[in-house]
Amino acid sequence: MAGSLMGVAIRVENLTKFYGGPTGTKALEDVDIAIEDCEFISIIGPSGCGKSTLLRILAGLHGFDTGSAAMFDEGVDAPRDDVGVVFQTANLLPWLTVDKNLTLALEIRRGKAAAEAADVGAMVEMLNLKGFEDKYPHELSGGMKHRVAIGQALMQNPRVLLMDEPFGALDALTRDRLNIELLRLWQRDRKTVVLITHSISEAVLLSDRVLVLSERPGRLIADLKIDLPRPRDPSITRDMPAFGDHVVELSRIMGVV
Ligand SMILES: Nc1ncnc2c1ncn2[C@@H]1O[C@H](COP(=O)(O)OP(=O)(O)OP(=O)(O)O)[C@@H](O)[C@H]1O
Repeated sequence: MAGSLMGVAIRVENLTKFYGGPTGTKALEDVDIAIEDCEFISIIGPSGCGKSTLLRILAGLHGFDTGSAAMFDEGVDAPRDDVGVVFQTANLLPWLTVDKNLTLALEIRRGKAAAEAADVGAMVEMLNLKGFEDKYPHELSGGMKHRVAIGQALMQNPRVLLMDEPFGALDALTRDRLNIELLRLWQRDRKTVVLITHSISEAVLLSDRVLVLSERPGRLIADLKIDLPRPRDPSITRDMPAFGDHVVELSRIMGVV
C-alpha cells in the first residue's frame, strides 16, 4: 500500500452524525476509518448514505455527534490550510477571470505574494484550459468550470485533497482526461486523497483502497484493497483481469449485479 510507512493522515473513530439532533436524520453511524498519509482512497455508497457528510466533517465544515475525527493527529473542528476541498458544484466567482479564480483560494489563505508567485500557466496547461485564462466563468462550459474548481484546490499544493464527486458533471472524455491527470499528479506529488464517486470503475482505477458505505445511516460495510500496479494508465489498467475482478466484487457489495 502506498505510504504504508508514512503514518496515518486521517483517523475517524465511531463517528455518528445526526442532522437536526438525535431525533432527526441519522446520516452516519459508528464509522471507523484510518487513511494513511499519501494513500488514495475512494468512498462509494448509495445516494444519500452520508458520503458528502463524511467529507464535510473531514473538511472541518460540519460537526458530528459522537466519536472522533482527526487529521495528522489533530482533532478536526475547522477547515485547515493544508487541506484542499473540491465540491460537486464549481463555486467560481463570476467577476474574476479563470487565472484569478485559480489563485483566489491561495491568495485568501497565503496572501497576495503567494498568489503572484504561483505557476498559474502550468496549472492552466494541466487542466487543458489554455487560451481561456482571461475568460469569465459565464464564458466556460460546465466541465471547464469544474476543472477550474479542481485547479483552485490544487494550486494550494495541499497535503490532503478531499474531492466530492468532482467529475460527476463532466463528459466521459473530459472525465477520462482528468482521471489521467489526477493519477499523474498523485504519482508525482503523493498527496493523501479522499475521493467520493458514484463510479465503481473510477474508484478502482484511481485508488489504493475503496471504502463502501451502507444505505443511510452510512456504516462502513467494505474496505477493499485495490491490487493493481502503479503507475496506472487507464487504457492498460482497465484491460487487466484484476481490474474487472475488483469492479465485479464492488458491484456485488453495492448490490448492482
Ligand atoms: N444540511 C442538511 N440538513 C438535513 N439533512 C441533511 C443535510 N445534508 C444532508 N442531509 C441528509 O443526510 C443524508 C446524507 O446526505 P449526504 O449528502 O451526506 O449523502 P450522499 O451519500 O453524499 O448523497 P449523494 O450520493 O446523493 O450525493 C441524506 O438523507 C440527506 O438528506
